[in-house]
Amino acid sequence: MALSGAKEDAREVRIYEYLDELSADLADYISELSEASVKERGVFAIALSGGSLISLMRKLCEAPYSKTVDWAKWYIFWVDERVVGKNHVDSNYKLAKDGFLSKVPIVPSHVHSINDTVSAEKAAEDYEFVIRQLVRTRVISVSDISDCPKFDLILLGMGPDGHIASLFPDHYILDEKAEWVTFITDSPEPPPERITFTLPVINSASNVVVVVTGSSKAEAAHLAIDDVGPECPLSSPAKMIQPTKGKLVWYLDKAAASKLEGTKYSE
Ligand SMILES: O=C1O[C@H](COP(=O)(O)O)[C@@H](O)[C@H](O)[C@H]1O
Repeated sequence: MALSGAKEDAREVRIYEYLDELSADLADYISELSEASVKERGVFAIALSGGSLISLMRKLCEAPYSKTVDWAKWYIFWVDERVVGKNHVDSNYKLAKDGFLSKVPIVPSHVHSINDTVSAEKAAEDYEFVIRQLVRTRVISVSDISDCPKFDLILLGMGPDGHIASLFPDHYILDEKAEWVTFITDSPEPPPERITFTLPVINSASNVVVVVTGSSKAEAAHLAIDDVGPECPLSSPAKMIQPTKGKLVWYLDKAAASKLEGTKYSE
């Protein structure tokens, strides 16, 4: 059984005892968002992260979603990517391809991976160019309060240090406001070279979902979700996810939610 609660600023936090249950509800929610977006705009522009998220999306590849989702209308992007070859074990593209994209009928030309043959700086520049073209043709919508792209859904994971995408605590790119896609060459976690959406782009999305599991992330989830004030020891990138107009939903398992204030899990 899941426990669901709306925090004071309309974020929603959904907590699950079992990963299978989390995965099933996540698939259901993504398919609902896809249906709504296809109905409204004719397309669904979704940006994926890497890490544990992909295996938690597994139920989307199964019935009924394998048949009911309008896969032909999906356009796939990456919120962040490691600057390695597409067949490299660290590639977020490879992870998504093996665990998700190869199992559903998404149109290959709708899959927008990064240019893996150039430097991190150039890959970020190229990726932003691709996104700008697709904003122009309205495959990706545009925010009505900034010039940022407005993805229909951005899916994030969170590391035990509170990092999301490749935005790490106390890193100067957290302050990046001008670029849509930026790069780092000094990631605290390997591989060092990565490209990432910036916070303004993440916060312009229509929907943001953060999926977090495991007790190693409980403290970071508490710092990101609860009102901790000056207790917060580091800048928490996850706490900076504050969609301007969009909806934010956290999907947590019981272990990741174990340090949340005022959230008592009940059967
Ligand atoms: O390095 C990364 O880490 C985060 C979190 O990964 P997880 O395995 O702890 O869920 C991931 O969301 C991001 O895309 C990835 O590049």
